[in-house]
Amino acid sequence: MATPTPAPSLPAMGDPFHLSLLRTPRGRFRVSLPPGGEFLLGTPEPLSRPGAAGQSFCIPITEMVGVQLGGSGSPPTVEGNQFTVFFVQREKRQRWSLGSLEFTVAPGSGLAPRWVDALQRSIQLHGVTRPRKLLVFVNPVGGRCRAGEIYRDRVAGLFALAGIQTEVIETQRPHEARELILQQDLGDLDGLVCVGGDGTFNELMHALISRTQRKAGIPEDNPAATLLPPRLRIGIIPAGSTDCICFATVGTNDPVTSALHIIIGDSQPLDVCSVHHHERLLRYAVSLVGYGFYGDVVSDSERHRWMGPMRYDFSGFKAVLCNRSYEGTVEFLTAGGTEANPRDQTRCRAGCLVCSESSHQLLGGSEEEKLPQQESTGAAVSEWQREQGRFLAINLTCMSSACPKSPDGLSPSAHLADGTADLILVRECSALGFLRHLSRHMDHRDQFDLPFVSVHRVRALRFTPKQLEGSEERERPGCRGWKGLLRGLCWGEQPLSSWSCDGETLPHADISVRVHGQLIHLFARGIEQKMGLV
Ligand SMILES: Nc1ncnc2c1ncn2[C@@H]1O[C@H](COP(=O)(O)OP(=O)(O)OP(=O)(O)O)[C@@H](O)[C@H]1O
Repeated sequence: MATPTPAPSLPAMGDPFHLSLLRTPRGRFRVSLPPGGEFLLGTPEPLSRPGAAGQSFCIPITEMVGVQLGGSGSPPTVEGNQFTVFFVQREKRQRWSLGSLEFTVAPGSGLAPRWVDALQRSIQLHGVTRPRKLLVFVNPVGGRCRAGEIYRDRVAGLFALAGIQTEVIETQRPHEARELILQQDLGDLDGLVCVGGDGTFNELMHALISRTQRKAGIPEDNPAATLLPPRLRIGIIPAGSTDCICFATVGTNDPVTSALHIIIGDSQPLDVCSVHHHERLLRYAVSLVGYGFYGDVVSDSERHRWMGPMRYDFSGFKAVLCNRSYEGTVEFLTAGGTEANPRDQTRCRAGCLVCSESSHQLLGGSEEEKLPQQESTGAAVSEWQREQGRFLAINLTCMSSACPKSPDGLSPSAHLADGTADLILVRECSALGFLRHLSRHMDHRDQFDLPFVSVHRVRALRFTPKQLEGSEERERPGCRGWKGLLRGLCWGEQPLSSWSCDGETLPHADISVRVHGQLIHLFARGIEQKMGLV
């Protein structure tokens, strides 16, 4: 039997070394690492700074990025009587930056290396979820084609400072990351990092989930299969066009903030949708699975990649003018068993109670097993419902799908990890009506409070376009006048839209979707509530 590695021990209480008088650029401080080693505390030395009380500092060890001998420069100035602590510093609007504090010890005291050693041991002790080795995929063509530069200039140095070992792969073509993840030995890794947009993240996530199922012998093509969560977490360094998944899980699209969440080992569970066409898995998705408007926008925007992120505005504008709707049948399994609903005005934030309560339920078995229990407790029961007709948009999202243009997102009260998704049905309406719905995504008004919009919290979805129901009925004849002209300019008549799935277009219109609660984990913690002073 292997002997367990002893946990790094902390110095005994009363060790004078953990209470030192140290000089910093802000003055002299009584600096201590109290027993337990969870915080580095500093109180101004009263004799040296009269009236300086209140400028104390407290750095949680869990938010310490690293500690090094010498000054804060890179490479550090090797001063035997100096050491520097690097930590997470909160800025405005969910942004984090790298803070640093230089300490100078009394010359000849030998205290600097001892402080460095003690702090590093504390980081090790309290940072068990921190990654030590990461595989980083950089997509050089995502967004404004700046992923390589972003990683090199803003992230690589932070990982090095935190002592994280990295292997960096710049992808040369689509699906390269997928192939590597499926084939390579990932045994010694703690996580994957995606430097790119939602499409790159989706590719990594899909490959990681597939790899886990293949190894466990779970048939992914079976829509009813219970999937196994991968061991590795995924970090997202935003470098795409919209970066909605990063924004909705961190609250900002900033490479440094994301890198710091990775370094301190944050962990955020995420629900994942599996999308099947009959008995074949097409894709996994965490953000938008959309048919109609968003499906058309994404597939059209692919033809205009040269425009960069502007392509979405261009294709969106066209799609609004065309005002196309598509006929079909939507069937959905309502969430049941939960008080929360898409219009309850709550927001999923770090430490969300709805998500943590759901994690107990999610551990409790399959939907079928849970139904009788829900009935006995009087909670709403999951049931299949059906809506038929012409839809301008069918949107399913496992998260708010917020992005900088729509900070509340497609479904502002959606939860990241409650085992459900929000289904938004926009029925055929005028272009003006649809514009009203769209504009409400940007001005905090209720986008669901319109007669042609409905929203449901669901666990599964099926969609069958009218054309694939074997009906003889044809697409309505083209409209005359300016409407018909616009339609001609846009795409001509097309009976089917396509589904877009985390920004990638799917090849089939009749699909089934199932939500898998907390199937993956990100290096994130959800959006933090505004922090008050303690
Ligand atoms: N070297 C490459 N050449 C071409 N395509 C690539 C390459 N590397 C990766 N890809 C593909 O590029 C696609 C799009 O990338 P990504 O989604 O990251 O950027 P984006 O579309 O600009 O951002 P977003 O999805 O946030 O709007 C991904 O599906 C990925 O498979």
